[in-house]
Amino acid sequence: MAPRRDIGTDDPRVRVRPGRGSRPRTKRRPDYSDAPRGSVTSVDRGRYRVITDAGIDVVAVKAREIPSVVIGDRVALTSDLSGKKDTLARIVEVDERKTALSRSAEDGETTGKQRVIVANADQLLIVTALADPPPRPGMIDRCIVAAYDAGMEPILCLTKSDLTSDRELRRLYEPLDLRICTTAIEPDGTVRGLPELRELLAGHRTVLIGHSGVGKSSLVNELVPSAQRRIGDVNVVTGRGRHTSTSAVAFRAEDGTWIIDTPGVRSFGLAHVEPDDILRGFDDLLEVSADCPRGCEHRADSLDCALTDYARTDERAASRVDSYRRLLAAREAALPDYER
Ligand SMILES: Nc1nc2c(ncn2[C@@H]2O[C@H](COP(=O)(O)OP(=O)(O)OP(=O)(O)O)[C@@H](O)[C@H]2O)c(=O)[nH]1
Ligand SMILES: [Zn+2]
Repeated sequence: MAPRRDIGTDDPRVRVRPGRGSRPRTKRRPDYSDAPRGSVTSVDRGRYRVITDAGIDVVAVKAREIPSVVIGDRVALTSDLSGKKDTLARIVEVDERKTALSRSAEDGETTGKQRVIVANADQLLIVTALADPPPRPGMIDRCIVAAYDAGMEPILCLTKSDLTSDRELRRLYEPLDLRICTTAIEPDGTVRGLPELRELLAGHRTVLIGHSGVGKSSLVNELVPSAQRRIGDVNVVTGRGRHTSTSAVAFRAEDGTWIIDTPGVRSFGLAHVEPDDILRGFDDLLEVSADCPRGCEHRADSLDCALTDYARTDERAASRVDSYRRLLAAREAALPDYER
């Protein structure tokens, strides 16, 4: 793997949250370092589902002093860990997050603020249909940036290749340091490309992101048969996908593989991302930008920006620079990313 893929704690992309150690401790604060631990799989109105490391599915509430718990968080538990009906465990500590995928705050929340939606996932599977609905390269690019910003590895999953060829999109994204898989549901219901996709996800914690209708639920159901996501429902009143909530849910498949679905997530918080941070999503441009003047903001009107010359070399280069600059603009506007 390229050195860029190293997302250990030395990597600047990993935003290490202040750990418990940096907080003032009261003398009476118990030590939970030996308490049983688990991973949060869903969050619903103050109730958290947690799979303990012993493999028991428990429902938990969180202790008042804990500020926030999201899907994927590693937590320490006390109280009842039997997992029996009507029993409650108690989340008493949250481990430092290795990665944090966040979205922009929406109406009713503080504008411009970030909300972490998934913790500790290491991959972002960007699910895009090749047709019906047509792909949106701008959205794919924003997802790539969000992944790098979160400290996650992006993977592009191109669905519905039975409808049209994946050649064009592969041509656009293959030069990037990005893995791509293509899938199609065959007339007999089997999914072409599934073994390759499984291989990419095996042993990882992967967040799936994609517009309504791209075939995300169909994939989740294949990957985790017990998930039983409903397929193809569109809300007739709003004309939008059936998903109205923004709550994600994690499914655990074999051997430590986690699939985290994010229904209704429409935007990533990119407002805090700097021009050079965004370049991480664009290997080719990162290299070219070495020739830029110091502090270059890489805009179309930036003096002597090397990207401008590069864009003139060929069509693909032009579209890469274009995508990158579109991202710069998208980051500045406060509109939800997915609406563009
Ligand atoms: N032709 C074709 N259709 C597909 C493929 N995958 C999914 N579909 C169809 O596309 C529609 C949407 O699929 P879903 O799996 O519900 O898509 P989704 O992304 O989960 O959409 P929401 O459920 O609205 O979030 C359904 O009618 C599927 O049968 C594919 O590979 N080829
Ligand atoms: Zn520049």
